[in-house]
Amino acid sequence: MTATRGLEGVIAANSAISSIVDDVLTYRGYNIDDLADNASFEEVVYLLWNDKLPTKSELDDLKAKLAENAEIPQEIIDQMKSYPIKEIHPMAALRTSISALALYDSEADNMSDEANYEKAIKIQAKISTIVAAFARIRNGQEPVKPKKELSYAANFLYMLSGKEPDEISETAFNKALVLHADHELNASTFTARVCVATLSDMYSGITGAIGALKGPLHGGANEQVMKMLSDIGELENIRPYLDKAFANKEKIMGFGHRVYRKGDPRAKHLREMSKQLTSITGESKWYEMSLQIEDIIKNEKGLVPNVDFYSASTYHSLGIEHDLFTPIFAISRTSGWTAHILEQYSDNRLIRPRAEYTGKINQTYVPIEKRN
Ligand SMILES: CC(=O)SCCNC(=O)CCNC(=O)[C@H](O)C(C)(C)COP(=O)(O)OP(=O)(O)OC[C@H]1O[C@@H](n2cnc3c(N)ncnc32)[C@H](O)[C@@H]1OP(=O)(O)O
Ligand SMILES: O=C([O-])CC(=O)C(=O)O
Repeated sequence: MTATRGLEGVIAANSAISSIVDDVLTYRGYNIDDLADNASFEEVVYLLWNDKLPTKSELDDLKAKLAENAEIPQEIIDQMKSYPIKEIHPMAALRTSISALALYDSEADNMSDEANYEKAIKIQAKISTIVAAFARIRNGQEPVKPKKELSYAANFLYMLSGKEPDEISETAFNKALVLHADHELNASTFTARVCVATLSDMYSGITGAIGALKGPLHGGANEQVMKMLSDIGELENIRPYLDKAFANKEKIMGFGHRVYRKGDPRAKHLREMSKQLTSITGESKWYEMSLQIEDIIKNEKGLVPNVDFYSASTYHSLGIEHDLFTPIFAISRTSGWTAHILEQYSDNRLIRPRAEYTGKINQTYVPIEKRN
């Protein structure tokens, strides 16, 4: 047996949820371009969970259930207030709060199909409320209760700022949620599947997935992209900044991908949104800088942007604090994580690969007083 570093190219599961073939991404057979241009996030959630687009009444029913379940227990809010709020990253807070949510769900360990589907609804409904509540509490504001009549996208922006978003912001945010919803066997989804394949509960799987998404090689890259843009500051600083990064062999956040070669099909939608939104806010420089960076990295390193690159300037233009970018990714990806968890449960086998042992052999125990 030989190990493949990072499991590159290894097929580790059968899945009928999303596919990446020749740089084309589909959810349940629907091209991401089609969904990004036409679908609401709620429709995509339904699609991922049910393997079909909803009828009008099925969609209304899902929207009603998401709205009914959007409030979070007061205990979760009180607990957040007790976190060392100024020092912690919102992804750490989210990881803890999602785990804590299980304590207030009497069905957390009910493993029936119905109970697990209901849990997917509950977690999807509550995760955006948790992220928004944390963001407000750390800024000394009271959480805003969800509004039932708003779309999922509009409701999150409303809970964050206390103001209902304009149509352009709602449409852009909805599209961002659609684009991030699922992505085959990425690191966080794999984490979720490994966790629940022990027949552990859905909250454990999502908690683990949030931990995996947090890292800068995965979902954490979007926040790092905005840090890079802010550090560069102006167009004329791009060249010296990148020269230094190249000389130090630093990774440029938001570029490269394990699976895509020619390009990430989600990036063009986010590029377009970044262009539109930065021009509305009068801060086109973030888009112009991103374009120039893309050009240089492509020509000199042969790398193209992934989903995280243009989502940074897109979210910035929506007035979202930079360390909330990855929690927003988690909000969207919860739809994919839960779909994969349901799929894993439906045909479960423990995931337990082997390691090739590379350590010492034939060691003899030495009593402690004789060791040096
Ligand atoms: C939602 C998502 O998770 S999308 C990915 C988000 N992550 C990032 O944007 C972080 C930056 N990108 C990366 O670190 C990588 O491209 C990853 C993690 C996405 C993919 O990693 P892997 O498939 O393991 O590729 P690996 O890191 O081995 O890179 C292959 C080569 O390309 C180089 N490379 C890859 N990405 C980058 C980058 N962003 N900047 C500079 N060089 C890079 C590596 O240094 C390596 O070069 P070498 O062969 O000379 O050592
Ligand atoms: O698939 C991956 O490795 C990372 C990614 O783009 C995602 O999770 O959206």
